[in-house]
This record gives sequence, structure tokens and C-alpha cells, in this order.
Amino acid sequence: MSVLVLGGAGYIGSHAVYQLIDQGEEVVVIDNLQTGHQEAVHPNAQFYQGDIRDAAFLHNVFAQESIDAVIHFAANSLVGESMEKPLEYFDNNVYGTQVLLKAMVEHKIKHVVFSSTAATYGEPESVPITEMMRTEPTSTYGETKLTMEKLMKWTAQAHGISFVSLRYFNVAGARETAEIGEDHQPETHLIPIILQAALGQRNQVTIFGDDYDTPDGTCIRDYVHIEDLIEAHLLALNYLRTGGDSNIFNLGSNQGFSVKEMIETARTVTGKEIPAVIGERRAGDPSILIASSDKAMQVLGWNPRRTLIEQIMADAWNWHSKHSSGYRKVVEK
Ligand SMILES: O=c1ccn([C@@H]2O[C@H](COP(=O)(O)OP(=O)(O)O[C@H]3O[C@H](CO)[C@@H](O)[C@H](O)[C@H]3O)[C@@H](O)[C@H]2O)c(=O)[nH]1
Repeated sequence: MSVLVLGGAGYIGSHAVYQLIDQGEEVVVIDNLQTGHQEAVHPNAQFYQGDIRDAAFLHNVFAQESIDAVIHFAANSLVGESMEKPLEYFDNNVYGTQVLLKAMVEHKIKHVVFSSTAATYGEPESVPITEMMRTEPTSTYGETKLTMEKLMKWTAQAHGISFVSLRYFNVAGARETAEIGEDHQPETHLIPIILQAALGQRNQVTIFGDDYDTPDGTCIRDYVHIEDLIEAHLLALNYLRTGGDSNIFNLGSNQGFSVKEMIETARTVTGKEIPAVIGERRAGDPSILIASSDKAMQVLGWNPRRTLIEQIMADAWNWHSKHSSGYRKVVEK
């Protein structure tokens, strides 16, 4: 049987495919290559280019392949962009998931691991954030992911499907062997931006606000190494295949670093100056997001091992310095 990875050419999906293949799984990848890069797809995966909103296309893939489980990463995921294009986000993320679930029901596929986000919580009442806390997204992106979780919950209940939703905090780093890494277009994520500045591809990093209620005034985030994060997906797959009930888990490292601390860490790791200036706050940014991942540790047996921020930064730098233009030829200044 194969695992179907939807969005397997994106940053997180491509890392999942590599680890699944390392573990001896047969992998089928679907990606529309809108935000993914074909070079990121593992050469041993069976690749289909197409869109999950295309019901006939999905039906053909399910009919051709022997699939027992799906890992669903296929979604637009930029908070800022989602505020400008809400309909596009609901269409791709929510409607796409509806089409997927319909195909799963038709083809009797019983398990799905879902890529969710800390953005489902919005501004937290307190940190660390547990899965029991209120979900009140402050962005369209977070709202679409929460809606996708709800679609899954009700469909799963009615049709005997089991799902695990994994709410990621700030995913960072790259595969240690550096075949694949983090490259978004346009780039809005902090670590790639810092490292592009270290490579001289940007003149500086703009810190989005230094007047938050945090020790140095800049936003605090919980950065989790992508390889640890993907290990949780493999554990979730095993959990579902062995009869585990539908469930939701946070994935973070239970520690927070400010934007200033991240820039300082990058200066140490890269040995580069990395000029930084203070800019305006970015709309929709909560001041502090830190996960409690205790539930994933207890129920799934998750054991994140790459929790040193210097190591996360060093692995990101390893990929960026070897692929200085990402998956493209031209990098925007
Ligand atoms: O040029 C930049 C880019 C980012 N930041 C700040 O750096 C922090 C991290 O930003 P970013 O890397 O864009 O991540 P988040 O906005 O925290 O969102 C990430 O983490 C969320 C979960 O917490 C996911 O849902 C999102 O998909 C993912 O982009 C935030 O405080 C930003 O304001 C800057 O100061 N300057």
C-alpha cells in the first residue's frame, strides 16, 4: 500500500516524502506546483501534477494507485496574503479539502494526517498553548485551517475515517543532507529572509515592530526543526493505522525566541553581519506563540531531538548557503 502526500513538492511536504521513503514507504505525490518546486519531489516518489480541487484528477489517482492513507499538506499558507485574498484561500484550502474527502469516501481511504497550524488559536490567552485552548483565528489563513479541521471531524465521524490534525508552530531548518530546504515565493518567513541577508541578497532584515510586550519588544515564536516535525507525521500515521482515534496535537519545541534573538543566532551561526532595522508592526502578528507539545509526546511518543536553536539555524544555513538562489535562478532583493 502507498501513502498519498498532497502538496509533496512544498517545504514541509517534500521533507515528509523524503522521510517516508527513508522508512521504506511507497509514496505517491500530488502537487499543483503553484507554491511547490518539482526539484523538491523525491525521485523515487510517483509524482502526479494536478490540483486537489479537480475531482476527476483525484479520482484517477486513487483508482490507479493502492493508497491506504493520505497526508494533506496542499494549502496556501501565507498569513498576509490570506488577508488580501480570502476567497482564494477558502477555495483552495477549504473547497480543496472537501473534494479530497469526497474522493476518500468514494475510494474507502480510511486515514488522513492533516497539516494544521498554531494560527488556529489566534492571540492566545496564555502560553504555553495547549490543544484545549480557545480557537479564534486572527487571519483568513487560520480560519481556513480551522474550517478544514471541522470538515474532517464531521466527515470522519460519518464515514469511518480517522484523522490526526497536527498544529504546527514555526517550522524551520532543513534536511541535514541539504537536498531540500525552505524556499517560498514570495519569501515572507523570518529565517529565510535573515539568511538571504546573510548571503548579501537582501540589504537588511526589517524587524516588524519592537514595541510588543516582550522582554526585547520583538515578537516571540516557537521554532521547531522540520525533521522532528516530520517524525511526528510518521508517528501519527502509525497511530492511525493501528486503530488510534481522531485527534489533534500541537507540534512545537516548548520554547520561544524573539525576532532579535533569531537575528543574533544567525549572526553567530553564519559569521555574517546581517544588518537589521526596526519597521512597523505587521498586521495580524500575535506577540507570543509558544506551544505545549506534551500531548504529542505522551500519546504519539514524539521525541523532538533537534531543539537547539543554533542547530535549527545551522541546518537552515547549510541548505541556503548550498542553494543560494533557492529552487530558482533569481532571488528578489
Ligand atoms: O521580515 C520579517 C519576517 C518576519 N518577521 C517576524 O518574525 C516572526 C516570524 O514570522 P514568520 O516567519 O512570517 O512566521 P509567522 O508569521 O509566525 O507564521 C508562521 O507560523 C505560523 C504558526 O505560528 C504558521 O501558521 C505560518 O504559516 C507561518 O508562516 C513574526 O513575529 C514576524 O513579525 C520580521 O520581523 N521580519
